[in-house]
Amino acid sequence: MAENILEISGLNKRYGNIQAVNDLELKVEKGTVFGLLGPNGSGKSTTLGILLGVVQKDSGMFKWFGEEPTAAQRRRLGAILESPTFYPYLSGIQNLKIVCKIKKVSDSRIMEVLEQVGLAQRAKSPFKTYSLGMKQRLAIASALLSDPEVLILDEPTNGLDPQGIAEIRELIVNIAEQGKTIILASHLLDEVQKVCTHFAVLKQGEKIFQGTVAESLMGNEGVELLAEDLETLKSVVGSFPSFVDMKLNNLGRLEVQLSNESPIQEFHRFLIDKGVVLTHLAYINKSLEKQFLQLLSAES
Ligand SMILES: Nc1ncnc2c1ncn2[C@@H]1O[C@H](COP(=O)(O)OP(=O)(O)OP(=O)(O)O)[C@@H](O)[C@H]1O
Repeated sequence: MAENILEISGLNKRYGNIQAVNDLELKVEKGTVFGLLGPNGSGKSTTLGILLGVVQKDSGMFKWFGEEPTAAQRRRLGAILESPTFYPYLSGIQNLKIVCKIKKVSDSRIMEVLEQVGLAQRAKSPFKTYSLGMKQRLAIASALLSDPEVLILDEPTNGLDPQGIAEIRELIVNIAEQGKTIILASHLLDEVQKVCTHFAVLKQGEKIFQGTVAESLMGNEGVELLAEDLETLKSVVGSFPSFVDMKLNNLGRLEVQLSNESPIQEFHRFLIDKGVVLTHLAYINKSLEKQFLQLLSAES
């Protein structure tokens, strides 16, 4: 059975009349990229703060590596909760040397972590010459200095341009492939879908879903079709026994929902038998977004 690196049970935190974390139960397996997904104010940062010992919990418990939290265990965790401040005129190496002094960790891994985040070539350039993505990569490098087993990131792509976002997502996947467990908070479904293996959805401090990304994306949500004669296509599609619904999308293609019992080949054969020649046929992939919105609205 997979080893749990983190177990949270009955965790609570209240700020005045706001229940920021509400009876939270969560397990994170070793080697996963775990996404804590939820809208703004759903308690993600508070939860990470408690797990890192910077926010006091009201009640409940959590275990890192199967044990009650201790200072020694915390050294096995690397985290970026807020963007660290780096000196603009100092290089990547010089900035990391300062981080090592503050964190009281050896500076022997500086080049290794710069290599790991793809900054080795720019190690000697001043921080102020870095792109947004490079600045965030340096932040991640600083969290990796102590060679932690778990890397914890709060909204790692916040404020980045598309290029920076792509760089950071790729880096997170690379770090995970090197065997580290990653826990990241994000309000971006797309991010969780692209980067995480497992995720939990929080709403007003409560966990309303936990599962794997792969299972959540399994299957499809119908097919997208186009034929030269759209009106004939619509009428033939509507007469297929497992037809459920259809609508024209913004690309002028027909999105068709079928009930699960018919394989797509059967549907295709039916169209051919009825003399419909398709110019386009594609699956509509499931997205987490739709499910996330359904989850949030179902719970309210
Ligand atoms: N120090 C604090 N004092 C008072 N209320 C707080 C404090 N920190 C968080 N909260 C409140 O607790 C709730 C959860 O906030 P939290 O920052 O944990 O959510 P989040 O999911 O991380 O949201 P965001 O993505 O906006 O950071 C919010 O309603 C927030 O306003």
